[in-house]
Amino acid sequence: MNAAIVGASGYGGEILVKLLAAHPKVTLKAVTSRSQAGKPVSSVIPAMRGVLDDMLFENSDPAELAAREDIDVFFLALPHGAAATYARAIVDAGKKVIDLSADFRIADPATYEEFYGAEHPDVDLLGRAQYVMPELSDDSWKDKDLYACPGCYPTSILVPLLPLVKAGIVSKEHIVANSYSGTSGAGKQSKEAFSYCEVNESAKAYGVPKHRHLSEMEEQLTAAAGEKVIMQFNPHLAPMNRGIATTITVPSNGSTIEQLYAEWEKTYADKPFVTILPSDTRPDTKYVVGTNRVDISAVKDERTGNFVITSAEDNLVKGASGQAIQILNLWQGWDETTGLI
Ligand SMILES: NC(=O)C1=CN([C@@H]2O[C@H](COP(=O)(O)OP(=O)(O)OC[C@H]3O[C@@H](n4cnc5c(N)ncnc54)[C@H](OP(=O)(O)O)[C@@H]3O)[C@@H](O)[C@H]2O)C=CC1
Ligand SMILES: CC(=O)N[C@@H](CCC(=O)OP(=O)(O)O)C(=O)O
Repeated sequence: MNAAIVGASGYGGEILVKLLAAHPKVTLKAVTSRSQAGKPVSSVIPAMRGVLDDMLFENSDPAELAAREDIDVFFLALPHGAAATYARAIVDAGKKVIDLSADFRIADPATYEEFYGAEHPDVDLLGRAQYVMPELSDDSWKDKDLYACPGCYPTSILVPLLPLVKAGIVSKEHIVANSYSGTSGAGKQSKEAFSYCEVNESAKAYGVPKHRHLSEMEEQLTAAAGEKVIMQFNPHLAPMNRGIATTITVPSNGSTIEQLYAEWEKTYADKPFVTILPSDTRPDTKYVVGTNRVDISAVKDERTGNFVITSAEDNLVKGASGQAIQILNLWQGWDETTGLI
C-alpha cells in the first residue's frame, strides 16, 4: 500500500515518517510540509539519515496531492481546520484518509462548535467519517472514506474507563480525570508558553475547566453508558518531552477491585497494546514512551469508596501516530501490531 504523510514536519508527522519507513506493508510515496518543501527528509528529520536520503519534502497543495495516482492512503498530521480542507480534496478524489486531528472525532457538529470555538469545517464529510478507538470500536467501521484517530488525552482516559462505565462497574457521575502531558502534546509550532524556560522544572494545570477533549470523551462515554455522562478533566503540562500520565478517580458504587479487573481482562484479553498492570503497580510514562502501549492499573480506596485508576501512554505514538498505523493495520486486515511495538 502506498502512503503519504501530510504535515510530516511536525511532531506527529515525524513519528509517522519513522514508523511508516519501517512498516513492511507500506511504501512511503510522499511527505509534505509548506515550510520544508524541497528539503531532503533526512535533513529535516536527521533520524532518517541513510534511510530516506533521496526523498524530498513536497509542497502540500490539497488538489495536487489528491490527484496523485500513486498514493492510496493519506495520513493527515495537520492542525484541526486545515485537516478538513485536505480531507475533502482527497476523499473527493476517491482516496482514503487517516486523520490525526480533531476535525472528524466528534459526531455532533454543535458539540464541535461549542468546544473548538468555530463552526464544523465540513459537516457533509463528517457523515462519511468514522471515529476509531481500535480497542473499543466494533468491526463495522472498515468501509468508510475517512478514519478519525482519537485524541491523546481521550486515549489515556477512555481505554481504562469506558469499559467500566459501559458495564456499570463504576459510577457515571463524579468522574474526575487528572492528566499530565509532555510538551510535545502542544505541537512543534507551539508558542512562547511552551519554550524551555517556561516549561522546564515546572508543572501546572491548564485548560480547566473545559478542555476541548472533554467533547470527545463525554460523547464516547455517553454512547457507552446510554445516558448523559459529564466529567471533570484537569490537564497539566509536565516538564517532559513525551508521555501522558493519567489518574482517574470515580465512585465504585460498591463494586470490588476484582470485578473491575475481571471487566478489563474480558475487554482486553486479546488486545496487544493494552497492558493491565497489577493493582499495586502504577503505570509510568518512561516505560511506554516509544511504544504503542497504554499501561493501566487500578486500586480501590476503601476509605472513600473510589476507584483510583491510572494509565500511561506516549502521546505521539498511542496518542497519535502509532494509533493511526494501528487503524491502518486493522482496516487492511493485517496483523494489528505490524510495524508497531
Ligand atoms: N502532538 C500530539 O501529542 C498530538 C497531536 N495530535 C493532532 O495531530 C495533528 C498534528 O499535531 P502535531 O504534529 O503535534 O502538530 P505540529 O504543529 O507539530 O505539526 C503540524 C504540521 O502541519 C503543517 N501545517 C501547519 N499548518 C498547516 C496548514 N494550515 N496547512 C497545511 N499544513 C500545515 C506543519 O508544517 P508546515 O507549517 O511546514 O506546512 C507541520 O508539518 C494536530 O491536529 C494535533 O491536534 C493528536 C494527538 C496527539
Ligand atoms: C500539552 C498540550 O498542549 N496538549 C494539547 C493536546 C491536544 C491535542 O493535540 O489536541 P487535538 O488533537 O484535539 O488538537 C492540548 O491540550 O491542546
